Amino acid sequence: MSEWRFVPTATAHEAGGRIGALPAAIRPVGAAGATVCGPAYTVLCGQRDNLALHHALALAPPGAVVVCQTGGWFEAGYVGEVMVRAALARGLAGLVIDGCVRDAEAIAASGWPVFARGLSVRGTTKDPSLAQAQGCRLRFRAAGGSVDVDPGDLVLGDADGVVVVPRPRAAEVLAASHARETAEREILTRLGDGETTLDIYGLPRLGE
Ligand SMILES: O=C([O-])CC(=O)C(=O)O
Ligand SMILES: [Mg+2]
Repeated sequence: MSEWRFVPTATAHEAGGRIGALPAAIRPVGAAGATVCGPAYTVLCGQRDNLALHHALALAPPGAVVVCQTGGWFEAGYVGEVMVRAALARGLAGLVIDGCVRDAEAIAASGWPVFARGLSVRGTTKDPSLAQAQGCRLRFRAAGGSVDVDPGDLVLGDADGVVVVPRPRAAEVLAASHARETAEREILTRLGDGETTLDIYGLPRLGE
């Protein structure tokens, strides 16, 4: 997994053929500059209910990124200081949630990477009768289509957002990401030498 650590989300997204971008509303909410990288552990919560997340924090293997959907009910504080402390104690790599979290200052101070739609003070229930699941496929509705997340898929998060790379494509996308990073460094050098992006990309000129 360490070979992915310095691959930006945008690079992996492009290198894979514009894949895996989760909704742009899911952004880092903790410490500035937080990144996450690891295999997905997926969980589906009931609406306004975080019982399944409590189970996930106990069940996910160390190093996993917990990826959570909330039945489409975004505005509740599904995770906060207590649960972040629990996740840290278990060695989990981070959280990506299609909903909100709370205890923002404590999350930032913890340094644990949390990617969420935002913040909400609203409390959650812990109701075992609600529909919920561990280790299931999650489908995120994103601009231009949907993104499926299966357990074990590679999750990358940084200041730009979150990208998920299907596990069967991980080696290929990693190689393409490294090639793209090398190419972009060359482009930056050429810009420093006075070329324009029109020159470098061979873009059509005005009037052409
Ligand atoms: O307890 C909860 O439901 C969420 C929370 O605020 C915490 O984890 O601290
Ligand atoms: Mg709390």
